Amino acid sequence: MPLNSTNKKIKIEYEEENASSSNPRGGPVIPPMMPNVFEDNKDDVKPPVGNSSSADAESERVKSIREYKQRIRSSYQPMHRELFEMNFTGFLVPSLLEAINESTENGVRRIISEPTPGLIIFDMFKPEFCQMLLEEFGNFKKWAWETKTIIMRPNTMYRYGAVLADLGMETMIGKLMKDFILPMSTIFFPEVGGDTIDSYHGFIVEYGADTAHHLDFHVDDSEVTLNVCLGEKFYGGELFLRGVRCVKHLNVDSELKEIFDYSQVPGRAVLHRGRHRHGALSTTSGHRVNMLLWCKSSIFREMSKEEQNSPSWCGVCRREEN
Ligand SMILES: O=C(O)CCC(=O)C(=O)O
Ligand SMILES: [Fe+2]
Repeated sequence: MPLNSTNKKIKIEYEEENASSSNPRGGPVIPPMMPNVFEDNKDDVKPPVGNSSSADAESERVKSIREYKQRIRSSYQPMHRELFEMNFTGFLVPSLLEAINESTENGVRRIISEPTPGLIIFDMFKPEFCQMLLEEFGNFKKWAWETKTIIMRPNTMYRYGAVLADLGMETMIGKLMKDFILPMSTIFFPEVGGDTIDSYHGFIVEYGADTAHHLDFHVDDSEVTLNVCLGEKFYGGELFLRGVRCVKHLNVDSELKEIFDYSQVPGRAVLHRGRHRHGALSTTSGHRVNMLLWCKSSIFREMSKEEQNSPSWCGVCRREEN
């Protein structure tokens, strides 16, 4: 448990401006020896703003994103076409479907647990869905390898993963967000714009011996984050949480009651504020793959520009008020 991680300067994780062979029976879904198909680390490669070469680099980048998407659209053959349409009863566990259909706050509260304030946990995906998405990701990596395509990273901190919209899953994920995540974030996180979520960035991340082991301490570029473990078999990989902070207090140490480590379970989702500081401990063996949705509210962002000084949701501001 890296308590000392709270002493490190925290990173703010940004969406990459990407805008953008599996074996179903036995054996790992993601081939452990898959050659590297992910982008190189490109931290600090951005030229200074205002420099003429920065405009050139930007237009090169936009061009390569366009080509990347075009190449996927024209040549990627999905393995599970049924993943591209949201089939609620086929994908989601009955308890979640019932709670959302009931349309009451009590119904939703019955299926969640909140082991530490602001961490909402509930069962979400059926094992069949997790398996299909893992296989689709494996298939996508295989295609990238065969076509010599470099998979674009999902965010600035992490390169082992893929953006779900790039695979063609934006409609399915959009429906999931609107019908399931929005009702929940409306109940649990209205004070950070959880009730006005209007866009999302969805992606897959992968950890294991041949990829990354852990994810550094950070906050997300989101108002509310949904994080669902898809599998497979692994040890470690706990999500560590260290309190919610506004910009001013981002690096203020955690109190004991803000420290919580959550052991990830396939099919189970966690929902938390984007400003809830967190990271992932080392996946010490096996492979772990998670699906993330960074949910955003343009209204909340607009209003935050004239932000009141002490938002109620920041652990330090709340302490200072009392
Ligand atoms: O690996 C995890 O479970 C955490 C991922 C995460 O925090 C993120 O991608 O923002
Ligand atoms: Fe995160």
